[in-house]
Amino acid sequence: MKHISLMGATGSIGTQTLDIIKEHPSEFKLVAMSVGKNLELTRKIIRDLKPELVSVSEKSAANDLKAEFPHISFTYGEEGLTEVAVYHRADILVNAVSGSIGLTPTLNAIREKKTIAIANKETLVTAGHLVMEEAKRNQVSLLPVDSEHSAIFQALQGEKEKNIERLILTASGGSFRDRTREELESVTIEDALNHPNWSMGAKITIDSATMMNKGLEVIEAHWLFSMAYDRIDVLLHKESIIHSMIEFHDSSIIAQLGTPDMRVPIQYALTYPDRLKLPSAKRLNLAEIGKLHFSMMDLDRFRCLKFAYEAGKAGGTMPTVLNAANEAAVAAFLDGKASFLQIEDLIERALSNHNNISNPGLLEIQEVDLETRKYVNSVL
Ligand SMILES: NC(=O)C1=CN([C@@H]2O[C@H](COP(=O)(O)OP(=O)(O)OC[C@H]3O[C@@H](n4cnc5c(N)ncnc54)[C@H](OP(=O)(O)O)[C@@H]3O)[C@@H](O)[C@H]2O)C=CC1
Ligand SMILES: CC(=O)[C@@H](O)[C@H](O)COP(=O)(O)O
Ligand SMILES: [Mn+2]
Repeated sequence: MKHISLMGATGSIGTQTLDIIKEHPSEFKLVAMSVGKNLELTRKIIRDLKPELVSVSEKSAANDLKAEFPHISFTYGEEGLTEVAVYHRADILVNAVSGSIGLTPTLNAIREKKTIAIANKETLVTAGHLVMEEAKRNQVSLLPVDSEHSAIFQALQGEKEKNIERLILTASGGSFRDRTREELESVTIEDALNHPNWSMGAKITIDSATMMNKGLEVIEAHWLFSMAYDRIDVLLHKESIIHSMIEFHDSSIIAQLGTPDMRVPIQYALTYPDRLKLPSAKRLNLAEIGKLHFSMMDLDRFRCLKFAYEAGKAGGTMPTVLNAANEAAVAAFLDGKASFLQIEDLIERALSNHNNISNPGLLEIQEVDLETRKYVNSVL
């Protein structure tokens, strides 16, 4: 029986993690979870799975819930996230919160030697060097949940990292893959939220439409697999059936395939190095699909991907700025305060406004993150 603490339990990855826990009650037990503001779903999860510790965003919500569920411990705010991350009865932390708010709890969980199943890519983008150093120092495993990184991790089993020629991340192209840049001038929030293959949270769905999601994933792959940026390629593959590939020195390519279903990589991270059945997953029928499509990525069409390669290669605090500017710009778009194309303009301005700091510590990262958000909001 593995005991799980889950950050972001009410979100897309969070609820699918709960599905896996419910599907295998003799394998997994939810002991702690964090949520944000969705209290209705929180109440339902508490009734279904009876976690011992729950963190919510607001103090008043924690007090209300305590009155309803007196046998459960409640906490709140950013400290609450860390309390969930380091909960003493948990073996594995599933980090499925959205945004760089996941960084401090992740570092604390690593120090407490928790195995981390990481979906929260912003944490690795904003401070990948700190997370990887801390994981190495504490001999803690970071198990990828993001579908592309899980695919690479699965394809790597039994192989040696030294034999990798390059990583090939696949990209669906997102909601606007068939539109010209001119057509992007008038797109709406609803259009952008309509991802062709995946049902995900709002922020990552917008990232997928701007191609920033793939940019964040390139940086995530750099850290998870210690791979130089010029050996990480992105390939447009609109069906999202091949989740990513590794090309080895001898020219052989190993890919991982499956229907687009995040429960598969989530479950793999929870069962690694073993596997369990997942009867509710739709099996891949390639004969039914018939054809798969691939094309080169156009970095002028998808400027956010170019910014991410540049920020990743520059290192220091540039990826922190990239991530924070993107979080602020996407929030403004979802709030109706910025247009779709303004997202990339705001990120470009924040990057060129920043004086890079090399090898930043946690305090410098946090300061740059905050300053960048303020800068984007002041430009808006
Ligand atoms: N969805 C997917 O298929 C994939 C997601 N990912 C990554 O996984 C992470 C989660 O994505 P996804 O599940 O889609 O996101 P969602 O927006 O669906 O869920 C986010 C979760 O985090 C909580 N949350 C948000 N902000 C805060 C905050 N300030 N304090 C505390 N809790 C907060 C939300 O709580 P509440 O709703 O209660 O307010 C919710 O539980 C992201 O980093 C994303 O990039 C990676 C691959 C695939
Ligand atoms: C499911 C998942 O891992 C997402 O990150 C997905 O990759 C989004 O798809 P695209 O960014 O390729 O559109
Ligand atoms: Mn992904």
